[in-house]
Amino acid sequence: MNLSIKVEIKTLPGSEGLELPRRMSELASGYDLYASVTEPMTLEPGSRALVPTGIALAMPAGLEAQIRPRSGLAFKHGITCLNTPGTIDADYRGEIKVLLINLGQDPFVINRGERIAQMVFQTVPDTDLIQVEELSETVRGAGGFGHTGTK
Ligand SMILES: O=c1ccn([C@H]2C[C@H](O)[C@@H](COP(=O)(O)OP(=O)(O)OP(=O)(O)O)O2)c(=O)[nH]1
Ligand SMILES: [Mg+2]
Repeated sequence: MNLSIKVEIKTLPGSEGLELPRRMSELASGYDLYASVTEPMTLEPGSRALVPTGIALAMPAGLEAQIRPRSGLAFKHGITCLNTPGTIDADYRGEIKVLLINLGQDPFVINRGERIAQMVFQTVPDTDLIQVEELSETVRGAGGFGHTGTK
């Protein structure tokens, strides 16, 4: 598969000297996002913060970007995205920000230029909600929430 979609990116004031988001290996799904903080930011255990990335995007209709945690930060420090996956709408032109939360036991310092999360592009189909009186039947029906058991 060789599908390439152009996404416009703009760097914002305050992001001088930071790298553009990039994929760290040839086939990586996510573009790592860099913290565009001016001063180191300390996240105390249990606290959350909106971290600027210094970038804004314009992607074509039918695309969204998801902001996802980095597993290394989650595993080593308990740092994750509170609203994971964060949704970046195709019509959003503001700065992309990352809502981090510290679920670890120690304060975590976010330094300028640190890779704090990753951004994955996804297609979003064009859909219409059609209101009906009855839904089509399925074997599952309304069963859910563990309905099929654990084994
Ligand atoms: O992790 C995130 C999530 C969202 N956004 C930006 C882009 C997105 O398009 C916009 C709105 O996000 P969302 O729809 O999740 O938030 P909301 O609470 O529904 O706000 P709104 O009423 O503005 O849609 O905020 C981010 O920068 N980072
Ligand atoms: Mg919304």
